[in-house]
Amino acid sequence: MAVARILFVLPLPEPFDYAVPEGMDVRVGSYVTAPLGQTERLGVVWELLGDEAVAGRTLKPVLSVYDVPPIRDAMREFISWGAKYTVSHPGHVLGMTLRARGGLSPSPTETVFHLTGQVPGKLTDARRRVLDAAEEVGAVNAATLAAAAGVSSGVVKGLEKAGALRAEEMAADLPFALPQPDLPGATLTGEQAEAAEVMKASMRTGGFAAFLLDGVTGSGKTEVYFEAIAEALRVDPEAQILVLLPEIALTQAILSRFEARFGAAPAPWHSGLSDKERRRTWREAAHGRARIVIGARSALFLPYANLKLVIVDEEHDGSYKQEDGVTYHARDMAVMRAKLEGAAVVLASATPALETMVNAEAGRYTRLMLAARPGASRLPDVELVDLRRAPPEKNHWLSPWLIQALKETLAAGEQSLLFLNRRGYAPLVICKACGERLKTPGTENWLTEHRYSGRLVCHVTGYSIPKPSVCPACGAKDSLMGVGPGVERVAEEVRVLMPEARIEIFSSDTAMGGDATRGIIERMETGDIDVLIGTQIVAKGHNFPNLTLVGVVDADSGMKGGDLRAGERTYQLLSQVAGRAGRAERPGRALVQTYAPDNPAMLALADGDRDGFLQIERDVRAELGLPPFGRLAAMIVSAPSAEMVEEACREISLAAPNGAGIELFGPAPAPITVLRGRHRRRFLVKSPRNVDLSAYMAAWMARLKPPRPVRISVDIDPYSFM
Ligand SMILES: Nc1ncnc2c1ncn2[C@@H]1O[C@H](COP(=O)(O)OP(=O)(O)OP(=O)(O)O)[C@@H](O)[C@H]1O
Ligand SMILES: [Zn+2]
Repeated sequence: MAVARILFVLPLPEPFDYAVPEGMDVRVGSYVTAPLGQTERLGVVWELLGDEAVAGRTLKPVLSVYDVPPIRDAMREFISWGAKYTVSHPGHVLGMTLRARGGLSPSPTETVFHLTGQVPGKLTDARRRVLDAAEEVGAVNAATLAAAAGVSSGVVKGLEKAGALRAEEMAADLPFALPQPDLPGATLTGEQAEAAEVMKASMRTGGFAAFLLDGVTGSGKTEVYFEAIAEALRVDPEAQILVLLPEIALTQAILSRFEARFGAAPAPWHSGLSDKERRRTWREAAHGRARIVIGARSALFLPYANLKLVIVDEEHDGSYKQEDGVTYHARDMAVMRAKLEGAAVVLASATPALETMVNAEAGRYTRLMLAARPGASRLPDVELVDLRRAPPEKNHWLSPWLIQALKETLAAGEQSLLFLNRRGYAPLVICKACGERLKTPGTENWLTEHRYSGRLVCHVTGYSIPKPSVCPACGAKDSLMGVGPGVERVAEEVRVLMPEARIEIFSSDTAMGGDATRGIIERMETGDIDVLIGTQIVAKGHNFPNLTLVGVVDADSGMKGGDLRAGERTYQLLSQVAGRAGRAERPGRALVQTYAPDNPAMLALADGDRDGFLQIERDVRAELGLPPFGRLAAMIVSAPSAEMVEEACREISLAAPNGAGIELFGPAPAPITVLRGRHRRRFLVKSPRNVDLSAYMAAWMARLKPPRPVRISVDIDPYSFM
């Protein structure tokens, strides 16, 4: 009788041993259930030992095995490595790969209805509508068909009795259509073809390879990696390809582009999926039947059966960093996963992260360059608007130069985009009578005024109240005043300046849900919007041919807060936004409003000198020993009260191990000092590159026995800090 070491989806330090009953087909990597305590738990066989391992022990038996291909060795290694690297329990990381348990079982079936072609004797209006709907939507279940026809499901049943519809049992989750690599793609330009050829050659050779696809905005990076995907499928028709995108860029537009190129919609994976869609993608990926999966960062943890290529689009994007629970950076993890799977990985960006550039320069990634936009399209001219010299009027936010440009663009019948990364009307509300700044109770977070909904909202915690009519501090009436601009306020300003313009706001408040978003994108495409005012949701992935002016309302807003990547991130975001302009025949321009026109990030934007800017950033970080030239880790401590968290921090400080080259800072208040009622502090640890900082943090954690309400978590290579 063999022994299975089972890793459970629980925060346990190691696997447990179980007996494999005779005749049960259990392999390394099998998904199984086994008894743990009083319950039956899901786990994965991490190791199989021979009969001798039983050696007189009484072991509980494995209860059942799922009919899903076992997790591959590469994936098990990935989980183990990921747990070590992020200083988490392997069971916790395993749990991240099992976010759709319904996918472990075959698809449930449902009854669907087909037209028989027979016309029922009695053809009421309701019946006719159902038959018309069935013609249009095809074979679906009774509820869906009835909803499509706007009748009760009784009508559908009646038509079945009358012989006009025929019932059939079918899988509820259908497989994904197979992509066809040989449909025609774009005719590539010389430099595009060259870049594509290097990646295609690598697909033919097979094995691990890493590429940086470094191309200016609109240079055709997507078209180029399409060719790498097509080649992967030609070489191995069962190859699986993972395309990672920042969640915000996962729009219908990009899905449609995949569908147009490969004749089949890719399998999606993101936070907006229903349970049914989620289990379908999980199951099809695990069985190797979903060939192209396009998803947000967590798609990296799907159990692919035959992964050959991973694309990380917009690889510099900050949203690849997962900040909750197991903190990881999906770009770095994607490279590791590809290495373990023997697959190729392509990091694509117009503004690669400094880390990635350094890796490319060190020869760890092959750099492929796209310097130009294809055809007549060229990069927009970027001009800085020095707000010290051309300030807006009091309580206004647009400088005369930008207003002039907006009016010219409107007169030319072209579109403008105003970018301001602040939702709502005003980011701060103060009382004119007593000076009170309205905050979320128990925190230092300001409340943002939203006129659209009439509420004050905390963008950190989600706390929200209707806007009060009296000041909560002094009781003065009508004394509350919004300070500073949000997109709603800028829209108000533009409406007054250009009453004839058609203006819309594009932010997560106005475009919740796919329909509203699609509506705005369509109206931009059809020219029904003259001025679009948006948050970072507009920055990525959109192609609006008639958009020729981009105005950045407050280029300095992202520079505050002492974050080591603030300059880099500002540069990336603003060049991304500017890159929305002039994507078709008409040339575009971008006006960037700033009070700091001498800041290196602003100068580089104006000169289009990305590499010069990165060089400056690089020198600063090398000098200070910051990533990627040194390592950072954070330890975040939280507790229900400030006293308790401070007491815990004293103990934690004392327990910190000594290590060569290790520098310890803190405890300091975490960037979000109070979150969901918990007070937070953080330690920051810095080490030289050659130190295994994960191991150091794990050793430190192992010495800590905090009292129950205190929580401690580790963030390797943190991205947000004071
Ligand atoms: N060789 C080509 N022939 C015709 N059209 C092309 C070609 N290359 C790119 N395009 C078109 O140019 C536009 C920009 O291309 P694409 O979206 O691939 O660029 P990108 O570099 O991925 O852009 P971004 O930096 O905004 O992500 C798209 O509409 C695309 O279809
Ligand atoms: Zn007051």
